Amino acid sequence: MATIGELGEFGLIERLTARLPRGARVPLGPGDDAAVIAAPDGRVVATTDLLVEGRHFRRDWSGPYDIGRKAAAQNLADVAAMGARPTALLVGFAAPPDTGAEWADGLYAGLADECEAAGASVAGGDVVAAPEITLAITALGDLGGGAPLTRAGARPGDAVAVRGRLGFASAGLELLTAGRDGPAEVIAAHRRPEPPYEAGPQARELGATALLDVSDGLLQDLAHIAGASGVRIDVESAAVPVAAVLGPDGLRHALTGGEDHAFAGTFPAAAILPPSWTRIGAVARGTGVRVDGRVPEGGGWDHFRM
Ligand SMILES: Nc1ncnc2c1ncn2[C@@H]1O[C@H](COP(=O)(O)OP(=O)(O)O)[C@@H](O)[C@H]1O
Ligand SMILES: Cc1ncc(C[n+]2csc(CCOP(=O)(O)OP(=O)(O)O)c2C)c(N)n1
Ligand SMILES: [Mg+2]
Ligand SMILES: [Mg+2]
Ligand SMILES: [Mg+2]
Repeated sequence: MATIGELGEFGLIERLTARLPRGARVPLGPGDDAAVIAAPDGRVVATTDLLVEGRHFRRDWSGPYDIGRKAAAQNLADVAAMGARPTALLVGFAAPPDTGAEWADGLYAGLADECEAAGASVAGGDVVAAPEITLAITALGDLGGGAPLTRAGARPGDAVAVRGRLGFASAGLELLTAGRDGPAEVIAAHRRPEPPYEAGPQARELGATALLDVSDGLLQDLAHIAGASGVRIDVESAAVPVAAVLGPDGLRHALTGGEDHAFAGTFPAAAILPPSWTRIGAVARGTGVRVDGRVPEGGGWDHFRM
């Protein structure tokens, strides 16, 4: 079995890109100095997230396919969180030369499948040798002529609602960290988030005033909406969906765990939300986030404070 070092830079690129499906939104994909992405809206949503081995994933916890799915999902969810539809990914891939070519194949199969789930494709990237695996991914998206859903539009009186899983990836990470066995569903959620991408454009149609994806923890991420909008967000803990499979610490996982890439937004109080959205609180005058009237103790991911 070949390593990527044996394939060489251009052999690796050829191998990885030959297997990528051709994207409908990408008239010119990998192979030239740059890709060309269709932008019918005239504006492009652009976002980038880095994933570093040991920080975002471990190769002894996750296989290459799931790491690819997760890396794509983390970026595609940010596009959806603007109320947009993802169109393309650009993938910076750094890896040690002794990485198996099949590992890289698995990674790219995961990237391609997650893109497909979101309506996007891999349009290009870069490969370099490095001591650890790092993925630097840029995702692009299309607003379809609508206004971007920012973090800054929440108004006092709005309802706060979420769509997607909360606390699953966090509960899974805790089990893996402790070396304990637990529900397969929860461990799988750490390895492979399943963001409901449709929630982005849907939230815009429902009249959302602000939206984001929950990457670092629900309360910490809601605080970004509160800060950007100049409002206070009041969360009612009893209304937060806590799956029984999360165990006795389910509420903590749901409030402070990240990486499920659920969507949290604010909507006019009178908005009629479909059952996929759960109301968990309301927007008020003031600052910060409160849970059941109290300032929460913290929790949530900070890369430089772990
Ligand atoms: N190194 C950087 N240079 C410029 N902008 C950055 C940098 N890091 C983060 N940002 C910007 O700060 C904002 C918040 O980043 P982040 O918390 O990572 O958002 P998210 O959780 O949605 O990925 C984003 O708009 C991002 O583009
Ligand atoms: C090995 C490992 N340790 C810890 C974590 C937990 N973790 C890493 S990054 C992160 C937060 C989300 O990632 P970030 O880079 O902050 O993405 P962004 O908020 O920019 O979307 C969490 C909860 C993990 N996924 N894997
Ligand atoms: Mg980010
Ligand atoms: Mg985000
Ligand atoms: Mg973060």
